[in-house]
This record gives sequence, C-alpha cells and structure tokens, in this order.
Amino acid sequence: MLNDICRSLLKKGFQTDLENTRIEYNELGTLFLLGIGVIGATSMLLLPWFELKWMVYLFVGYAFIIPAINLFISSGLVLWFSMLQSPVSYALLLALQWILPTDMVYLTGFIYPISFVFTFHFYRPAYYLTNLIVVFGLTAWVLFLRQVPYWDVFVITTFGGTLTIGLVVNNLVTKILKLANYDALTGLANRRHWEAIVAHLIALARREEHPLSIVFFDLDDFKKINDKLGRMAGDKVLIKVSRQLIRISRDADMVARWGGDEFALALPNTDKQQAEAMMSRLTTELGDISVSHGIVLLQADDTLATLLARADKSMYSAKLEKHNGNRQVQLFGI
Ligand SMILES: Nc1nc2c(ncn2[C@@H]2O[C@H](COP(=O)(O)OP(=O)(O)OP(=O)(O)O)[C@@H](O)[C@H]2O)c(=O)[nH]1
Repeated sequence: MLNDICRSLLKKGFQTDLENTRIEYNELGTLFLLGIGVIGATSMLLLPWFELKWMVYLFVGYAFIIPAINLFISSGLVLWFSMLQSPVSYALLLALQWILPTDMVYLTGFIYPISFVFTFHFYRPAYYLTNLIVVFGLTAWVLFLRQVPYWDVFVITTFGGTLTIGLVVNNLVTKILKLANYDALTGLANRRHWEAIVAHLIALARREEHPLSIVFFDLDDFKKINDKLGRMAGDKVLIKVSRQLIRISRDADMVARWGGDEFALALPNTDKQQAEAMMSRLTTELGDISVSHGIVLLQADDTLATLLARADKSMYSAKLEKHNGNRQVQLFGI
C-alpha cells in the first residue's frame, strides 16, 4: 500500500528500500495491535465468570476511549469515519445481544477483519466502504430479533475495536512517512530521505565495486521566473523539471529535490561520462529552462559529507562560470 503511494509519488527511486520501510513500520505496528486484539478477545472469553460491572467498564472503554484515541491520532475523513464507526457500531453491537441470531453476530465479527485486510490492499476508499458496511450493515441486522450471550458480543467488539485502531494507526504511519520523506510540491524524495538512501548506495557501490555518480544541479535565474511570472509559474517550472527528471532517470537512480531550485541525483553503476550524458539529455528535454550542474564520482576515501561537499562545490563552479560568461536565459519554458 505505502509502496504504491511511493511509486505514484516517485516513479523512479530506490524501491527496495521503500518496501523495507513499509514492512517495518506497518507490519510491526499491525502485529502489535493484533497481539493486543488476541489478548483482548481471549480475556473477553472469560467474561461470563466475571461480574457485569467489568463488562460495563470494558464497553465504556471501547465505546469512548477508542474513539477518543482515534480523535487524537487521526484527521479529516478518517477521523469522521472512526468517530462514526466506533460509538455507533459498538452501540449496535451491544444492542445485538437482544436482537440477533447468534450466527449473525459471528458474521459481524468477520466484517472487521475483512475491512482491515481490504484497507491494507486498497487503502482509503475500501476503508470507508467497509466501515459504511459495518455501520449500515449492523443497522440492517438489528431487524433480526434474537438473544445472544454477552461474551459473543464482547469478543467481537474487542476484536473489531482493536482492528479499528490498527486501521487508524496504519493511516497515520502512512501519512507520516509520506510527509517525512517526500517533497510536497514535486513529489520527489526530500533531502533527508535522499541522504539516507544515498548512504546506503555508497555502501553498496563499495561492496559491489561499481561507480556511483552524484549530480547536483540548480536552475539558472529561477528567481527571475518567480519575479516576472509569479511563484505559481515558478512552481510549474519546478514540477516540470521533476517530471523530466523522473522520466529520464533509471529505476535504480535516486532523485530528490534538495531544496528551493536545487536537485540532487545519485546514479548507481554510472561513471562520470554516463552522468554527463544523462545531464545533457535532461538539458535538451528542459529546453528553455537552463540549469548548472556538478558531477562527482565516489572516491575510496569519501564519506557522504565529503561526497556532497564536492558535488556542491562542482555545481557552484559551473554556476560561477555561467555568471562570468555571456548568459542568456529564456524564462518561458513552462
Ligand atoms: N516558485 C517557487 N520558488 C521557490 C520555491 N523554493 C524556493 N524558491 C525560490 O527560488 C529562488 C532561488 O533563487 P536563487 O537561489 O537566487 O537562484 P537563482 O535565481 O536561480 O540564481 P542562480 O542560481 O544564481 O542562477 C528564490 O527566489 C526562492 O524564493 C518554491 O517552492 N516555489
């Protein structure tokens, strides 16, 4: 799921690493929550041997504390749906003890896991849909009138409630990862994400003894575009550059918006000449939008910091050369 989002945001990048991030964050969180669910559900099975007041406490917990948690950790539509789902469906579940045939109650227990699984695969729309099914489906089932044992209801409620938290946490983690790793305007990896992956690419290049090129480039006279055509036009230029960059780079390349009008590329298994060829392709694609770039090759004694410092220096000397030369920059390649 997260990987799909990443893929749509950043068509080319270091996919394997994104996959790992997804597994670590989501699966561990989910396992944890499911663990709580299993413990909760098991303890519910013991309820017939406890006093009724404990059941009331637990119901209050699930009807109010879970929505409260949802309130704090979710937002927007997710919040609205979790608020809608939790009190309404739990109240309905409680009502089921008087009105549903036993088998139907067991059936409702399956809706939550299905909702959960669907959410994992299809993300939000399915989440909303299955939650609607839970809320409205339960309302429909209310029409069937039978009595069921308390513990059935609580087993289902516990299980469903726990999975609901799982869904919300999952949404939140996905959102946090997106916010933390990607640039909002261009959808490219941001500097922090790029640096983390490049550190890994450096280790990989050393181990496999293949060249690694780092390219820094900066748009020329970008400020003039902003000043003359407005920031919106400037934004469009940045988006156009990003799209071209994604289009011409290979799957294993890592591209990022370094900040402002600066971009960074890490090109595994690419020597300086090949990197130059890529940059001249980019320059052709960009037409009127002119850029200054610097390319450096990973050396034996390089650290991430020294590599980046050299790339930065190389880019600025290219920029300086342009400033000293006869520069004629067109501003209308948007
Ligand atoms: N539209 C837009 N402008 C941005 C964004 N981020 C930074 N900028 C602008 O980018 C400009 C960068 O200006 P400079 O660093 O002077 O670069 P330049 O005008 O390209 O000059 P040279 O690099 O010397 O050619 C500044 O005016 C910033 O305000 C953004 O997200 N959108």
